[in-house]
Amino acid sequence: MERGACWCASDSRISQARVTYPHVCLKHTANPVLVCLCPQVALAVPVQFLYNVYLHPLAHFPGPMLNRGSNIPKMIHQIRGTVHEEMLRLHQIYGPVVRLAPNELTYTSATALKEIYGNRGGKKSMPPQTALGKHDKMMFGATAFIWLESHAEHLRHRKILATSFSESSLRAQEPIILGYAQQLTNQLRGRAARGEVVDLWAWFNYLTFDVIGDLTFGEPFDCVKDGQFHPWISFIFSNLTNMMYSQMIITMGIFGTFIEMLVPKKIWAEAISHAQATRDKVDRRLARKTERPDFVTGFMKHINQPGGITSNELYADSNIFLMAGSETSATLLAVAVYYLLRNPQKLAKLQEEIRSAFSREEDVTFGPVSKMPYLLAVINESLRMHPPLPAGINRTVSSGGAFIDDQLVPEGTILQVPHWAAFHLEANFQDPLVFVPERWLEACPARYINDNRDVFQPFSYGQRNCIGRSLAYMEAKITLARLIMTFDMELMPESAGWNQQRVFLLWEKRPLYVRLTAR
Ligand code: HEM
Repeated sequence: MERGACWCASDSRISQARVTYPHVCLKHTANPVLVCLCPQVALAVPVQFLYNVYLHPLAHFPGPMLNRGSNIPKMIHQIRGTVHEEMLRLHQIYGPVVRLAPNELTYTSATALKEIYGNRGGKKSMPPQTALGKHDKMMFGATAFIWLESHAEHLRHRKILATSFSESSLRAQEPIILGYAQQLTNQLRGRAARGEVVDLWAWFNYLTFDVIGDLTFGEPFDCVKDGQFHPWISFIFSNLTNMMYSQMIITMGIFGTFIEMLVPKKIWAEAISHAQATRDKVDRRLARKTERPDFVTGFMKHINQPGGITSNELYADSNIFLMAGSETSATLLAVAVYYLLRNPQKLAKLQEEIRSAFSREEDVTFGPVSKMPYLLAVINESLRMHPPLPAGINRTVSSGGAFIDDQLVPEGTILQVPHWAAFHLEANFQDPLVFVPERWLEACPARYINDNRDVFQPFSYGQRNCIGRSLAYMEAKITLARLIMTFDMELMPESAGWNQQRVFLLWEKRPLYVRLTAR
C-alpha cells in the first residue's frame, strides 16, 4: 500500500491492508484511516451518546449524564485505578442503583445482591462475563469453569471440584498449611533476630502462593523457603492486569476487537508458555500416584471419566486456582495486620485472646483457632475494610430480563454489586471508615446492631460463590494467630497510608513494612 493511500479506495487494498494490519496501519496509514473514518465517527459518537442518554432501555436509571452516555468516564477511572472510589461517590449521590456506563448498573442493596448472584428461585441465574475466559481455549484446550456460561456445565465442574474443598478435605490439608505457616515464622524469626524490617505483603504472597501451588500441583514453589517471588507469580499479577484491560476492551465491542489486534506478540507468547508450564505441572501431578491430600487427590477418580472433567479442563481450572486462591488470601492477611497495627487497642484484644489460649506456637492449629470469636471478627472486618475483590464481579442479565429492587432490567445489561463501595456506604454500615471488629461479634455494640450484614458477601453469593472460602478462612486464622503468638509487630512510618491503594481488578501491590520482635 502506498504511503498516504486510503483503504477505502478499492476492495483489494482493504483486504491487503487487513492481512498485514498491525505493521501497515501503525507505521504508515494511521492518518488516512482516520481521515476516512472521521466523518462517520464524528457523527456516530454524538448520536450514540444521545441515544444512550435519552432512548436507551436503561435511560430512566440514575447516574451522571456522561456515564449514561458513554463508557469513557468509567474507563478513565479503571485506568487511573480509582473506579472503586468513584462507585462509592456515585452511590452516595444517586442511591442504591447507579448507571455506571451505558449498559452497566451497579447496586448496593442486599436484595439486589441476592437477585444478581443468587439462584433466583428457579428463574434463570445470571451468567458471568464469559468473554473473559475466551483465551482459555487457545491456551488449555478448554475454558475454566469460572467463565462457563452454562450453569449446568459450571455445576458439573463445581460438584467434582468441591470434593477437594469439603470440611474433611480441609482437615486433611491442614498439615500442609501448618507446614508453610511454620516455615514462614521460622524465616521471619531469622530476620527479626537480625533487626531487619520485612515487607509482610510480599511474605504473605510467598505463603499463599506456596500453599495453593502445593495443593494444586502437589509440588512446592519454595517461595517462603527462598524468601522470594517465583516467576510464576509475576505472570499471574500481569495476567490479572491484562484481564482488567480485556474487560474494558470487551465493553467496547467492535472498537475492542480493533484494540485487541494491537496486543504485542510477546504477551501472547508469554501466555502460551505459561499455559505449557501449567499443563506440564498438572501432567506430572496426574502421573504421580500419591494419597497426599492435595486438590487432585480429591477428584482424581473423576478425571477423563464419563461425566467427569477432562485433563484439558483440569489445566484451565488449575490456572484459576492459582489466580483466585493466592493473591486474594495474601491481601486479607496484609490488611488484617495493617489495621491491627493502626489500632493498638484492637491488637491488644486479639493478642489477649490468642496468647492466653496457647503456650507454644506449635499448638496453634485450626481446631482451637476456629473457636476464637475476636479472631474471626478481625478477619471479617478486614474483609469489609479492604475486600480482596474491591470492584465486584460482573453478571449479565439473561433472556427475559430481571426484576431488581422492583424495577425491570433488560436482557444483556451488565450488573454488579461493588464490594468496596457497598461495604463503605453509611446506608449499609455505621462508621464505615472505622475498623470495628466488634460489629461482627455476637455481643455486637448497639451502635452497630443495624449494620447491613446481608450485603457483606466478600466471597460472593450463590452457585458461583468462592469455592475456596473455608480454605481462605483457615489459612488466615492459622497464619495470623501464629504471627501474633510469635512476634510483637510495629508498622514502619513509610507504610502508614498503606491502605490508600489503587485498584486494577485487584488492589495495587505495595510493600507493607513491619518490624518484628520475637517474643
Ligand atoms: C480472602 C480470600 C478470597 C476471597 C475474598 C475470594 C473471593 C472470591 C470471589 C468474590 C469469587 C467470585 C465468585 C463469583 O463469580 O460470584 C471467587 C471465586 C472463586 N474462588 Fe475465591 N476468594 C478467596 C480465596 C480463594 C481461595 C483460597 C481459593 C482456592 C483455590 C479460591 C478459589 C476460587 C475459585 C476456584 C472461584 C471460582 C468459583 C466458581 O466459579 O464456582 N478463592 N472468590
